[in-house]
Amino acid sequence: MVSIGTPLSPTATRVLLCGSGELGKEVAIELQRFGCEVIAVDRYANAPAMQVAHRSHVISMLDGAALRAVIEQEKPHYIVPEIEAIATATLVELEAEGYTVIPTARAAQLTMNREGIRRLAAETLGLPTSPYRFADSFEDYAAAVEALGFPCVVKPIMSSSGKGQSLLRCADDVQKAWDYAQEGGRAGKGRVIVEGFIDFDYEITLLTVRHAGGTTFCAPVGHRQEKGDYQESWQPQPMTAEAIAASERIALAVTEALGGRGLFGVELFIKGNEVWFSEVSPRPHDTGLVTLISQDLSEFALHARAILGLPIPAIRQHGPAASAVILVEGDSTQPVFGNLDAALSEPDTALRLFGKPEIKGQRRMGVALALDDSIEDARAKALRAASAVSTQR
Ligand SMILES: Nc1ncnc2c1ncn2[C@@H]1O[C@H](COP(=O)(O)OP(=O)(O)OP(=O)(O)O)[C@@H](O)[C@H]1O
Ligand SMILES: NCC(=O)N[C@@H]1O[C@H](COP(=O)([O-])[O-])[C@@H](O)[C@H]1O
Ligand SMILES: [Mg+2]
Repeated sequence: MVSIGTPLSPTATRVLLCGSGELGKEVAIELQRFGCEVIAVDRYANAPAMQVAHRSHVISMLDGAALRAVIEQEKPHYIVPEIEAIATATLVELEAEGYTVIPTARAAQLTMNREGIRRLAAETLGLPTSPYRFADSFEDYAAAVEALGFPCVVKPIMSSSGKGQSLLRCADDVQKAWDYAQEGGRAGKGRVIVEGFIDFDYEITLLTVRHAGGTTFCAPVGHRQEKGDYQESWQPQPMTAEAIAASERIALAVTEALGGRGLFGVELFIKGNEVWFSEVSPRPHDTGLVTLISQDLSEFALHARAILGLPIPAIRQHGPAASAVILVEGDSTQPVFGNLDAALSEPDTALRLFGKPEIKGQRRMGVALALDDSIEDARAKALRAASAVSTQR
């Protein structure tokens, strides 16, 4: 029997988000709708989820002592990682002391480091992945590139949204890809993964939710990435019955191995009926923002239900849907988004502006969403809405 108390009272169900970006903001809203007490944590003030939480803390989440201090002060019933830059060893300790980490502290730890999840998937579970090697020095890296051949992809073992990632096409790319990987890693210089390039037909995120009643898959989300960062996503991605069955088998194996309750974004590459595992987020996925318009229960609502132990008897998909990101380039602490009336002038469109307090360089500041009669039309409509938004920096 699941029960939820009164926020800001001794009976409150307290949920602490480690990371407060756009994905956490939607999770916070879903938890608020159930009357949970939401505490948002991130490395900077006024992060998106902080703006819709009961209270917030600004700390370096990579600092284990600082993270422990906040958690011991707040005593959350659920600790919900939202980003990959967290002192996950501290989460493992806190879990052993009786705290609940979503989905599990081990899942957060294994997926924070590309080596952990890649070795689990390829070596322990025997799932198909790109060929790969790890390297700590330029010499080992150059040898890895030599062994895997061109084209190949290099990534810092700790990074996300394509930061520090390069596609190497020829020997001329080797040095600059190394230099970029050394700059782009979240926890500074160090180890990289070199992956053989998979020449896929398309890639998907299979949103998979482990909840009190079992495991449920959403319709596959197709997406387009540029330099490792998502630009557009759509649902449902058309797939053969064989490819969808293979995708669900892989997603089931990975999410069972990680355990716990929550929503996972399983990233897969597909060519014909062949499927490769790429990586997995043990939390809502950026490409899954499309579910804000494409499903009755978005990936964020599903995460909230799974966390709280509530049932998910069905997920209703509303037909062809798409999302397109609003990326802004510049330097500002007070950007203004204009032309919004035009952006929302077509039927079956929606917009999220994340409210991020600063732009330095390029940053994802919002997303446009659309429904239409076909994937092509939905994508075109979402792109029209996103590009209609003007920004004054
Ligand atoms: N081995 C590969 N072969 C072909 N394409 C790849 C390979 N690795 C990565 N990519 C491309 O780069 C994209 C980003 O890679 P990946 O998901 O590993 O990066 P990331 O930094 O973890 O991104 P995010 O945090 O947004 O998931 C993939 O979605 C895919 O389009
Ligand atoms: N691919 C991972 C991803 O999309 N993560 C999302 O982006 C935020 C960081 O944004 P920022 O870099 O603009 O602060 C994270 O907090 C999370 O919501
Ligand atoms: Mg990815």
